[in-house]
Amino acid sequence: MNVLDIQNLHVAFTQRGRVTPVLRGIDLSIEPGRICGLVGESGGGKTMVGKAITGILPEDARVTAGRILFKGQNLVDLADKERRQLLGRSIAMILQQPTTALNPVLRIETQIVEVLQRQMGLAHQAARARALDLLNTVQIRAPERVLRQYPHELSGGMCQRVVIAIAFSCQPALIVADEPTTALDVTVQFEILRLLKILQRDFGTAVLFITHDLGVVANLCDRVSVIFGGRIIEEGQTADIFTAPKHPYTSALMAASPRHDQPEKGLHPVPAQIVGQLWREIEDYDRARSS
Ligand SMILES: Nc1ncnc2c1ncn2[C@@H]1O[C@H](COP(=O)(O)OP(=O)(O)OP(=O)(O)O)[C@@H](O)[C@H]1O
Repeated sequence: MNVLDIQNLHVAFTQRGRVTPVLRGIDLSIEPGRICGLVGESGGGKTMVGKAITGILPEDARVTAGRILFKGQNLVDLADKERRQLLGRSIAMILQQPTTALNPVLRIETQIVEVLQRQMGLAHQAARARALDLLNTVQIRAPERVLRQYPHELSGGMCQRVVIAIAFSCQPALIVADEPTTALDVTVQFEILRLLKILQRDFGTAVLFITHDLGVVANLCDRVSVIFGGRIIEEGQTADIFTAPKHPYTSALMAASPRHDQPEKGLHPVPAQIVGQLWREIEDYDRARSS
């Protein structure tokens, strides 16, 4: 069974009585232990997919149709209490800004130990020992010292390692990682991605990796879904999509991405005709749904 099966997911904002669709019939599946990339330009709806899965949509946004099946259980129908139990324990999230994921006024020790006590039912001593193990696992040197520190005393990369330690602490079946390295220096980005890959393989965790960076997708993901205007434009094995993209938007997105290995190739923005054609199709789709 797939860990995640998103079926025909629609999400819309309602603001001053006006309904604006942002996700339009998303289908997306992830098998156990696989990494699926969700890639696209800014505003395509990547973050909304992650927020819909983890139940943290903005107040004025809601799921208007479709299902989000986590191991067969529809998350859309879950009561808040059940959802909270599932989150953290079975589904974890890693966000772009590690500093916002951590509580600035609590020591790292308190933050990790609390999660382990609440989610895993560990006693304080056992939770502290496990926290040390976890910091070792995410390759933090001097973990005893880090446990005593506050987030502002750590670098961005160190904070993201702590967030990753917390995300993996309950051995979740699924991690939603939304641009987890975008806010970090390039060298740190590489180390964090390497770490994520090692941990997800060792823990057998499925990952939905949200990014605008096709280079990262090529290195990390088993499958990839390309999103535009809240619709999945193309989906497939990463190698197939990179060698033989079927949709002109996917080809254009690749041409628009910086190639670190071939800088001489230069950048070619996604042509306006392709974007215009996609928006016309989306308008037709919205009209057909509302009639
Ligand atoms: N709070 C909000 N109120 C109204 N519209 C919103 C809100 N947040 C996001 N949107 C709209 O939802 C759409 C999808 O946004 P989303 O953040 O999911 O895109 P994204 O692909 O993650 O882009 P980025 O890479 O810039 O984060 C966009 O059109 C955006 O303007």
